[in-house]
Amino acid sequence: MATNSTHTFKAEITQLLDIITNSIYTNRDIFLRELVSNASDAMDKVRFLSASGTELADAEAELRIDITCDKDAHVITVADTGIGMTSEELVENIGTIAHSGSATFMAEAAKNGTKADSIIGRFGVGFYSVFMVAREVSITTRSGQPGATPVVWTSTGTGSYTIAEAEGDNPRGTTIRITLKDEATEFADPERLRSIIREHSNFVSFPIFVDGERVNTQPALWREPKFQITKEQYDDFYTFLTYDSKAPQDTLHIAVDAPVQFNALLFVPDMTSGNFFNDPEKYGLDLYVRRVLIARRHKDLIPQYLGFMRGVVDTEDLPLNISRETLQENLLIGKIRSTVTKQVLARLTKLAQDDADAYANFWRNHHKVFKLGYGDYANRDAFADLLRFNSSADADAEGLTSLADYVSRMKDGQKDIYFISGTSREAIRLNPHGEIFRRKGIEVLYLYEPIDEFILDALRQYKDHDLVAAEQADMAALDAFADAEDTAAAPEALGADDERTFEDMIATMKSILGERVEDVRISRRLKDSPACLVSPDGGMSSQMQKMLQIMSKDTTPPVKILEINRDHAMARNLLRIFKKDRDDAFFRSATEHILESALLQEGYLDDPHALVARMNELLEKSSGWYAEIRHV
Ligand SMILES: Nc1ncnc2c1ncn2[C@@H]1O[C@H](COP(=O)(O)OP(=O)(O)OP(=O)(O)O)[C@@H](O)[C@H]1O
Repeated sequence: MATNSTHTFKAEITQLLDIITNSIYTNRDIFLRELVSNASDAMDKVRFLSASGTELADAEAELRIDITCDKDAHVITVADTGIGMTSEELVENIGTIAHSGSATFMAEAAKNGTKADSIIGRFGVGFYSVFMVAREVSITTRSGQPGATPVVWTSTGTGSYTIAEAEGDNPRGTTIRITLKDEATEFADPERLRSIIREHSNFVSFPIFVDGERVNTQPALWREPKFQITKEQYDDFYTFLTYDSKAPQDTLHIAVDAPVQFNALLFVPDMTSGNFFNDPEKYGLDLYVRRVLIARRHKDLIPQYLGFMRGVVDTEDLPLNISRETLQENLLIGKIRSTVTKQVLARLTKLAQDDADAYANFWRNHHKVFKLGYGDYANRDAFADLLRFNSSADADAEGLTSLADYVSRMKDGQKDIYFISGTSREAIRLNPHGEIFRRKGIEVLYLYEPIDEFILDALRQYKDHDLVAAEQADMAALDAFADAEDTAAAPEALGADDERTFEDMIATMKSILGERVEDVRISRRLKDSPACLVSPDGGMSSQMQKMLQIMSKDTTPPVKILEINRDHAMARNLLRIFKKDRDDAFFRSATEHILESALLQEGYLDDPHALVARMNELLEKSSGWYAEIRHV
């Protein structure tokens, strides 16, 4: 690459710089955290490459960060002995915006407009955050590749930057020289810089010096004996790791010797602060081998459903020179992952037993991710015990019930655990399939999220109890329970003749509806509703069927069994009409209407025109009858 060249920033960087330079900040300190973390990453790369035998320039150089400040000139420098950059890498790394934080940051900033300054602290926008305080920045850097030419990058953060060959014999590494803006000269103060480092960068694993004085003192906390560590140290380390200003909800520090040796320090973030940013796709734990960072957010160390956990794993059992690509196939990683999984589940189980409120808080924070665990067959029992649902036994939609709670409240002789899906508690209460359970006083779990049915379908059983959709419950088994509700209002039973005619009426309804129904039959489950649809025996629940239909983009209504409530006033009136004239037009029209209403209720009615036309016609007639009765 030609030296002494001027380049313009890519459009998205100009946009990012605009946001950074034009916001008013409450927390400019974090620019130093970003520079120190880049320096530390650059030295991690050196440690990693030299461990794997790569030849590097200045192989003997001590890995350290040196910060100096010149109070009078308003200049700060941050120097590291890391991997450095070639001029191509400078353009590539500092000129483009490939890294994680900034893209998300910009999306959030665009959403939140002027509140950019409050999210800047949460994300960190890498190197560019230096322009919160800098009037001008120069990066003098020499790559670790033997024989690389040292280069200088300079910019005022407005539109362009220049790259030139550096003068003098620069050692490997990078020095960033910041000329402070007038309103940021307060940072040219060694005490201020020390206190920022203690707050944000105390756990960096390389020594940091400010004007020659060592500042960070924390060891690799996860390697220390538990009893020596205070809660404050744990919380500080968590903040260092996540940038979350709120303490974690739980901390798990483990030391394992078999089947694989590792230490892990793991945290459950408390997301209620709103400060915690979690990208569900970017989960994982940081992997160290003998205190050397091998990979950040390594996904193979933890299953996705525990992906809300943050933390580090450090093992002695892997070779330091393991390549990042072959990590995936490594058996030891698999063993660490299964041990970590078991330990986290055991910890959550203990939390649920010891402190229901704290567990409820965990559940509200992380249930969306946690529910993905239904495919973890090896830990199915622990997973099932940690699930929570809302239930008919809860006072409101906020209540949480475990499967064990449900079982403890089962009626004598009740074998199955029942559930109903719906978008809300109100919607579920209007579902006709719930009526018999209310009447019998049998508890039903309320499933509000589509994934819930997949979970229960995958589990099939809890202890010895089948998990059964309410609509597929065995009616004979339910009938065996006495009614809990007052049934005094039940209408008179039909006489033998009427019973027979009712059977005929049902058969006629079946012939009117033809192939749109599998069958029409008298319901044993309904009390308040006139009719409902039921899946034929062995079929899947209607919610599951609907989800599969959505996935396959199929909109044909399913062919189901239509159940009629023989005790409902509407059925009794239809019987009167049917007795008088089996071909009555109103009866035929009502039959159509009953099916369409039931389909509508289940969310299957694609074309409501016929239903609306029929309703209008009926209203026209009934308003006439009503007016006559009222003598108006
Ligand atoms: N001191 C340094 N030594 C060597 N390379 C550096 C240094 N500082 C920055 N870089 C390079 O520039 C890239 C961009 O840095 P920047 O801080 O903008 O983002 P990042 O560190 O990759 O991402 P994030 O801030 O999300 O961790 C780094 O990935 C690294 O390759």
